[in-house]
Amino acid sequence: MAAADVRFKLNTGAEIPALGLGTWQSGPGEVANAVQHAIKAGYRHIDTALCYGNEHEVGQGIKEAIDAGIVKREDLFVTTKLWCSFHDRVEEGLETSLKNLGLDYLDLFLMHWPLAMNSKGNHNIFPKLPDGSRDIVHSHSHVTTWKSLEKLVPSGKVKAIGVSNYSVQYLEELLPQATITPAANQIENHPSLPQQEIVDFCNKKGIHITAYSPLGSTGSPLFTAAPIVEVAQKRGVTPATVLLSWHIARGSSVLAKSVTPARIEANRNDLVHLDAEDMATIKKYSDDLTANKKLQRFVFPPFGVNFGFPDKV
Ligand SMILES: NC(=O)C1=CN([C@@H]2O[C@H](COP(=O)(O)OP(=O)(O)OC[C@H]3O[C@@H](n4cnc5c(N)ncnc54)[C@H](OP(=O)(O)O)[C@@H]3O)[C@@H](O)[C@H]2O)C=CC1
Ligand SMILES: O=C[C@H](O)[C@@H](O)[C@@H](O)[C@H](O)C(=O)O
Repeated sequence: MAAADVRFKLNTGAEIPALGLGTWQSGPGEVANAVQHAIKAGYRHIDTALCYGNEHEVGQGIKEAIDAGIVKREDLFVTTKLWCSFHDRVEEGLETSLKNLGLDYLDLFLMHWPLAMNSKGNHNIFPKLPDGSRDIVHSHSHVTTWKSLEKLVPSGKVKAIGVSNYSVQYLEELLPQATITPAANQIENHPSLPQQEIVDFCNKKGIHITAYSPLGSTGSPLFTAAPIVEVAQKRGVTPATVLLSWHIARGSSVLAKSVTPARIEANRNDLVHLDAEDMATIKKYSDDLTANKKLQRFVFPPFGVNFGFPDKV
């Protein structure tokens, strides 16, 4: 099977395609085309979020692909995320996303970050306090939000629920109180931030890992990391191929964002199976960064909250 066609099983029994199209910072006027192009190129997994402000256009891209007869809705795996200012109105968050996307169900609905922002604050998405800091409701527990997410499942409007940006510490708080084990934990993950402890913990608990920012996010800074270049040269592939394929070898799905048609195609078509020697080269790079405290986390919004990430404490 081609690496691009690999699927992983979730704890619900459903399958998640190994490669998904990311859409964070995919702007208006470009993301519908990106989504449609990706589906035409064989992608079956699309990732978005309410706070990206582009669900409407993502939905348009999906609709165009379905109307053109390229896929049926049931062939696609669509993920979106509950934003922080919706933790005390979870059903409204879901209904808003479904309406934006023009869909009647999601394959996966994630809690975007395990903290609540003020739903009655001075902005619907990014409420702030007078001092400019984020308006966070520290008294609201992420476990309460999870309980509300669990209540959505019987409606059939969410085929699976999961979390994002969860550390081991947060999962240890959540799991004893959860009736439904999260199907997935979407985390920043790449050789410069391997997060082995959370990957191992989730594997043990049957929680699938989806990796975000696999290229190092905006501008793909990880393309120049020496061991990645070394493996790419040895294999005669691009650094993007190495960075994306690494996750599939680890049993994770991976999200690559692009609005550039040639890159969208390349990211899917060039995926390869990395062998043990390639994985060992990359592991040594990750281990050295860990030992020297040089791990790189590219996505760390100014919430001012301790998420229990070992590289941030
Ligand atoms: N749950 C969460 O909190 C988060 C989730 N995510 C999800 O993960 C997705 C991926 O992460 P993201 O942070 O966007 O970053 P990525 O690591 O996917 O990198 C995206 C950048 O790489 C460029 N790029 C993509 N493919 C290639 C290529 N083949 N050659 C050269 N450049 C390339 C893109 O440019 P261009 O588009 O111009 O082609 C863009 O600048 C997000 O879009 C989002 O869906 C991301 C962050 C946080
Ligand atoms: O999914 C991507 C990221 O988590 C993104 O949603 C956040 O970084 C957000 O822009 C924020 O500023 O809090």
